[in-house]
Amino acid sequence: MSDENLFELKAVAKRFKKGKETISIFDDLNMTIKRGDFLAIMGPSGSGKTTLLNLLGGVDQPTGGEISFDGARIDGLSEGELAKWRANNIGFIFQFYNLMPMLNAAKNVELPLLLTSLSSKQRQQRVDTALQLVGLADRAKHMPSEMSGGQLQRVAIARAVVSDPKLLLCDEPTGDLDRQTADEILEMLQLLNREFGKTIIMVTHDPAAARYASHTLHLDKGQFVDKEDDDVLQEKSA
Ligand SMILES: Nc1ncnc2c1ncn2[C@@H]1O[C@H](COP(=O)(O)OP(=O)(O)OP(=O)(O)O)[C@@H](O)[C@H]1O
Repeated sequence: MSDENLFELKAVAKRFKKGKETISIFDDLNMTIKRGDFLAIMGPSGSGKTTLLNLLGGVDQPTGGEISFDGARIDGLSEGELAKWRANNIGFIFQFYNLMPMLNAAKNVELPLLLTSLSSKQRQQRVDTALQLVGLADRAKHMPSEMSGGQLQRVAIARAVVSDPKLLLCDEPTGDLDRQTADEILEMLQLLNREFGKTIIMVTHDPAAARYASHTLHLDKGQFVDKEDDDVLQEKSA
């Protein structure tokens, strides 16, 4: 595997069993994702975008094929190994923020650090830095119910970067926001990509959001398809 590739997917298959029926989402998916990339993934509803993000994030396992991250296979890791791998390498950002409603902003951001061996003081420093980065240092004690959608997403971004992961996986990160707030969030993601070297993979329905990425891949029925004007890096399956 080339050093510049963060992810390599070879002949990945994903099938779900529903009663006697087997639903095949991916049959033979091949792709590479370069280190430092900001990749948007678009495609119609049901095309497999979230399923792909779950496979990349080690939330779900492929039925067949290989997924390598940073040169090491992650398919076939046990649940415990995968949880550890996720905690060390991935920050997740969701459409509806997924914050804990009974914890203030700082406590939400601290959550991923509770799985580490950092001391309380070290955790506090990391949380302060992450909240500063997203411009919410003055809202540390605010509860989620006291914040706007844009602020909630910024807290979620602080939580995603607080453990300094290589990769950010974003599922419709601006789907719940107005255009101006969406643009602010996308500019923040771009900054994390360009200035902090985070590799970002973002699923979106919004072509305006995809324009913030370095390039876009289009999924359709479990396959990458060519669209004009795209800087396409996929290795299409036969
Ligand atoms: N756990 C599951 N069991 C059975 N089928 C599933 C499961 N998860 C996803 N699917 C099916 O896989 C297909 C792809 O789903 P996925 O959520 O990845 O699509 P998507 O492109 O993200 O769609 P959307 O844009 O609507 O979120 C859908 O047909 C869905 O019903």
